[in-house]
Amino acid sequence: MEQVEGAGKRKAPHVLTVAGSDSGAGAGIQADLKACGALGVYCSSVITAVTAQNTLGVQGVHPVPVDFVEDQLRSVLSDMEVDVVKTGMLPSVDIIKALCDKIKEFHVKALVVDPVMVSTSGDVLAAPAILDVLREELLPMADIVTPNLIEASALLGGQSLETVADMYTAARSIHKLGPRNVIVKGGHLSDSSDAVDVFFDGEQFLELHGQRVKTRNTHGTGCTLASSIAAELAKGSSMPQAVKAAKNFVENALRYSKDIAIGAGPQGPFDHFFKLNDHMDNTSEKRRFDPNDLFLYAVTDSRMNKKWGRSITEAVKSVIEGGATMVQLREKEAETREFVEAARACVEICRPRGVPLLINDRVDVALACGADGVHVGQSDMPAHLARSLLGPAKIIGVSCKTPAQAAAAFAGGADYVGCGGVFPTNTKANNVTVGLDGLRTVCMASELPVVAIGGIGAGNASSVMEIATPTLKGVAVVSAVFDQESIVAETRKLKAVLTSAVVNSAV
Ligand SMILES: Cc1ncc(COP(=O)(O)OP(=O)(O)O)c(N)n1
Ligand SMILES: Cc1ncsc1CCOP(=O)(O)O
Ligand SMILES: [Mg+2]
Repeated sequence: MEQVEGAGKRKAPHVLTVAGSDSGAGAGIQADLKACGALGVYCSSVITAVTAQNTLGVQGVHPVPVDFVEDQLRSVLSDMEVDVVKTGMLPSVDIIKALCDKIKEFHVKALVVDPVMVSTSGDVLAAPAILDVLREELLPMADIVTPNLIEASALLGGQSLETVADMYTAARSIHKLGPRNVIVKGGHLSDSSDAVDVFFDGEQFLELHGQRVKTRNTHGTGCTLASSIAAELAKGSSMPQAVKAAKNFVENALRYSKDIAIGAGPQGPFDHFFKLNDHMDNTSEKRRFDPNDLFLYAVTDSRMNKKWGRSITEAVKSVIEGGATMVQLREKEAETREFVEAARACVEICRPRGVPLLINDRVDVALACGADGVHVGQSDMPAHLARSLLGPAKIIGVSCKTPAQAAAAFAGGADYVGCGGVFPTNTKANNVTVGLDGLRTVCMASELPVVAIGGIGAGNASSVMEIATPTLKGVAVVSAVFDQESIVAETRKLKAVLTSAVVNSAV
């Protein structure tokens, strides 16, 4: 934010949205307000029409009289130092003309035009009669126009657009109408897993690829993309930066909201405040970490998976089928991108099965894939920093060999301690063993629940559990479950040993 006159005053980046109200709040003005809010930008609103709509479609449209649209525009633009104007539903020629006049009268840094014509439900929101004035008056003033394939086709007189090559042609043709930049959105293109948009600045094309999120909750994506571009421009981004950030924001919001259930119709809204809500989950009634989940904690190893010819997802599925209560991805050799993709796939496996998934060492990967937390060692990121990056809801485990380390983990906001190597292991090089005595010492001193690790399997798990201090909650294992022909069978065997050890120490 820029400093403005007077000590301590800052100018807030400001987007004005000129669009229709969606009573269901998935699209239109409501989507724009939410997107800008989520991106840290102030958003004022001029309402051009009031619509009655929900997840089934549009039940009614009530345009606001042009004089009153003008009044709203004047009120905001004359007083509030708008940086960027973003337009959505503009239901009449007169409203478009009034808007053009006001933009000429009051200076703004940029104009983002989302040429809304038909809702995602297929309902008409602006008559074809607006096309001429849109093309001739508004688009030449625009810094960017953001049509989807249907809108691009309408702007080009009904030209059919079916391929990415067509999108290039359309972007070039629309650019000739006068906007400085064009992004043709390929959302309607096909069922491919890639969501491709084509950006053109008059000289260069940019293909923007994203992952198509499979969800019914896509109502308002067009409005959100355009208002997010406006928000990023208001914050000072360049156009390509703004477009990329906006696409990223929409994709993340869709991914976060894909299972939200609102309304009975075919198209639901999504949650623009996913970042905020991710943190709010932490403070909700739900318990975020159950120490009993440490009971049979399976830690993956890519070399073992390679040796046995399995993918990480197959290994994770099998270990959960065998009864693992928590999973950690410990992929020391994976490249970041490969790790994030594998971790996302594992989140999809673990979450519906109610098994927490943690990432070894990599706080960034945990954030990127939406894992339940991280496990860090004494030479990894300190717990307090991991906590400040991950927020209160995520699970953080810390490796500790001594009571002092366990006390520091507690002070740093960790949730559990991983203590070991208890026994010698081939899985981790140069790991000093603490033995059962060292484990007992840490367990006695620790304020946090403890999981034992290192050289543990069905043959010696009882001796570990027999320590029987209240803080010892289970064992973490790698080779005992993953360096095995049958992950399911070996996990079941270990679980049976652990269960009877607990039962025996209780009697
Ligand atoms: C449950 C659990 N405990 C300890 C470790 C070891 O973590 P760290 O000390 O960071 O060593 P690396 O696993 O990173 O080699 C663990 N991964 N899990
Ligand atoms: C990651 C780690 N940290 C301490 S020992 C160890 C390896 C445990 O592997 P295994 O269960 O195969 O002995
Ligand atoms: Mg580590």
